[in-house]
Amino acid sequence: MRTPLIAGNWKMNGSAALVEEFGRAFAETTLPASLDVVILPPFPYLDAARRAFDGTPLRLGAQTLNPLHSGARTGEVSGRMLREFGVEYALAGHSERRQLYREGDEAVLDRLLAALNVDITPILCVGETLEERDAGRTQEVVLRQVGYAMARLEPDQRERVIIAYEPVWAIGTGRTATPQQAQEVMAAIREYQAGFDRDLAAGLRLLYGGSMNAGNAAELLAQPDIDGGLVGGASLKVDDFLAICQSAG
Ligand SMILES: O=C(CO)COP(=O)(O)O
Repeated sequence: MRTPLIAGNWKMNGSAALVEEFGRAFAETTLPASLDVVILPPFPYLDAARRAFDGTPLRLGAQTLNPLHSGARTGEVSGRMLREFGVEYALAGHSERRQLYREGDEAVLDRLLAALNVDITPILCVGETLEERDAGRTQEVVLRQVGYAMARLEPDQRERVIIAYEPVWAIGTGRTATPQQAQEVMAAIREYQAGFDRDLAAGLRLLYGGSMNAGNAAELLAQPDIDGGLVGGASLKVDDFLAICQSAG
């Protein structure tokens, strides 16, 4: 009932050549019939990616966006601009933005709303640090991040949000959460949402992120509450990313 989604977050990596390589590879591959695949390249590659991915199953996503439509915000990019380049998904609250750019829950909510306002599907990223996990605070932290945003959206907006659980200690470390650890948190997120709206919770798409790769994807994606992946490092290698997509079928 929930369509699986694999999203490749290139972060500040990739090149024009990699965009072309992905376009060629996905034009020639048959993916599982019911699967959404999204690439989130750095902004300068969006236009080339739109052209290279035309006719392939690849959809476009943005790694962040500014809450405003336009204005004096040097260095920033708005949702309206992203929409013009065919962007259909955008991350909000990635832990690198929360930590390095000090985006707190309120800033994350602003970005969720900005995406929704221009018909971009937001992917709300949540996750605990190692310190928080060791202190037994994983669910408290994750559910606070989820709840802060979801509680402030209208019901029809909530239905359009995708949530990615990315334990901070698993990002770029090669240390993946075990399928059981990931499943436990995903189930808690779904149960929390079910406390407000059972139908919404049943349809809510939950992605796992954190050192997902071609070797561990199948087992993670087999968990009942994991509907897809938000892939960093392994989304920069076309063969690995294709293998992850194949295991989501
Ligand atoms: O942060 C991530 C995706 O948004 C995960 O990154 P890695 O897959 O490199 O751990």
